[in-house]
Amino acid sequence: MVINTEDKNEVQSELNSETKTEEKSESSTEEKNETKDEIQSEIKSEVNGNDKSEIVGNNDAENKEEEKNEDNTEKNKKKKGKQGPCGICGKDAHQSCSQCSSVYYCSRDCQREDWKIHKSKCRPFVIGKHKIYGRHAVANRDIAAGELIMREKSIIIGPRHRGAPVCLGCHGKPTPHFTCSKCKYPLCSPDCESSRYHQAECPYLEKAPCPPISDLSAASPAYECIMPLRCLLQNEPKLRKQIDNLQSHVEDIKRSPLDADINKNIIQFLKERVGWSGPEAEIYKMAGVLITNGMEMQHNQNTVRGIFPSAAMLAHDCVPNAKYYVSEFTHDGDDSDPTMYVYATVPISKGTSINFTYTGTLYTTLPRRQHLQFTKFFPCTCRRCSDPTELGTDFGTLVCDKTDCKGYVESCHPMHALAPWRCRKCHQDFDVNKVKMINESVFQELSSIDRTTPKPLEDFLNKHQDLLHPNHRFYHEAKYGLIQRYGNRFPYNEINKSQMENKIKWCRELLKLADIFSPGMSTFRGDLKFELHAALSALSTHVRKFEPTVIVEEIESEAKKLQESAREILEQNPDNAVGLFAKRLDVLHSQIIRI
Ligand SMILES: C[S@@+](CC[C@H](N)C(=O)[O-])C[C@H]1O[C@@H](n2cnc3c(N)ncnc32)[C@H](O)[C@@H]1O
Repeated sequence: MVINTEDKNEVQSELNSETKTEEKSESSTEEKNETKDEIQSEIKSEVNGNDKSEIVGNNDAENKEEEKNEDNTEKNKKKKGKQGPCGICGKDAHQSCSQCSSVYYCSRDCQREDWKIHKSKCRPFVIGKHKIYGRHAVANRDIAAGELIMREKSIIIGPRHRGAPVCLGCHGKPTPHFTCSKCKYPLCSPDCESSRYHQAECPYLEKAPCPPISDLSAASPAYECIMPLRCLLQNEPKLRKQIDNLQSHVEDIKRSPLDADINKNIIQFLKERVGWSGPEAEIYKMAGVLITNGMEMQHNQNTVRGIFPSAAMLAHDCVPNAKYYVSEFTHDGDDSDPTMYVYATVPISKGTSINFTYTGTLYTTLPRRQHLQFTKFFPCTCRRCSDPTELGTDFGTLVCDKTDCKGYVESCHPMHALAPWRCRKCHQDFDVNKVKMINESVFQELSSIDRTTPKPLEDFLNKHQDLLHPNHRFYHEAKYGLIQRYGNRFPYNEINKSQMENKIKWCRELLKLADIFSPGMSTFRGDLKFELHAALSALSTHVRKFEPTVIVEEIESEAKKLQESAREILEQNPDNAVGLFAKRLDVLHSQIIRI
């Protein structure tokens, strides 16, 4: 699950998570999650046993939670449901833990006695085995939209596979002035030489010291071996078992274009230069575990990669029902390992697979499936991927080039990468390579647009009508680029009324799209709601000043509601809860008072 959280300004880059992602009309948060999966009968209660992960809501208000569980257990008693042996004394018991339903108690006393042990295993999901996804997290009770599903610390972090240099001590930005006195890898300060992250690997890296790196912002192959080496050196038995237990896709990697790079910069480097004497298969396994399960995140103002073994059990879906945040800052004061929070974005009913997206929510089907196949080695078969219209959005639909036709062109079989595309009106077929060429050329054009002024992106919206459906991804991408820039790089006191109105219109359009691709309490919806509220606030201020007879109360009331709704979503990110949301509001107000 390498989910790119790097560039919040590019639509493709998150809208997963989040950057990990949402927009449906207000009512959509209540939307029922329809993607109930068929689950094979074998449901194992636990795969990872990650000590570091905690059940939702149990840590801070432990006693409160205990009381709540007890109350619910009392309710369960009345229901007379299933029964089983009491988890403490073995007597027949009719009450189960209200959070996870996986353990029975005959009395409050027994539940209380078990809580200290059970709390670390108590979660609203179990690990099941799916005939397509393999192991995956399955809700073991109904989960409400917005509920925290899990919180866990990474068990390993370090540089990205093909990233720029990071300090091997704290993972911040290294400086040209400090390198480790032994292995010569860049650090940010001499203190980092003895950091707990770097200590074990340094004697190995010393055998093949890092060559001087002139450009600390460019990707360097010298970093590709670091994370596999850190995994190999993990000798704390529980953590090592968790790593070994993860899927690695080694055979797929060996057949993939990634193999040449892995062979050279990881396998051969560790064996021949660093002198790693363990079996080659073990190195491959670690490289594969990292590719299959590694998650990218911001840490110490850098992008790094880490493994969260419980979150690694979440399957992918192109319309996810959960999101995650990795807090960049330490909130619980214990250590500097990043913490991941996984939240339900929509109601998830018992028995449903809990999933997030491993790719860009705003990629179209061809690149989305290609990306998943290339990086995670599976062909996605979700309902969005199997629908040529992408759930009625026409997000990847093109326009027929036959004279006077102007019909819309979609794939005949979206799950076959080589299938032809066909015009709905004249039924002419298009070779998929032609489709790819059109996409590639418009993509290149859009990517290279100068974004330092609004005009080039605004102009793009009036181009290519003869090629792209009006709801095509590229138009949404350009609109999202402008949404993010109006009120930021181009402050509200410097844009005109019609630009504010356009931002409002595009926010509403994107919210409709997000209702479909990223519904509920996704970060994408939270961001769009914030931007819509900001543009409405700017517009009402503008109107009050220049057209004082016009009534703006309705606009202001909508803006207020949107702000609260955005806050509810975005403050789930612990980094926002410590004040980033408030800072965003401050920036907005500082612009509005200058209108
Ligand atoms: C991070 S792992 C998830 C856990 C994994 N299923 C296991 O058994 O360890 C990612 C891998 O799960 C599988 N997977 C996840 N979501 C999938 C999906 N929607 N369709 C098919 N395979 C999926 C793929 O093999 C993918 O490379």
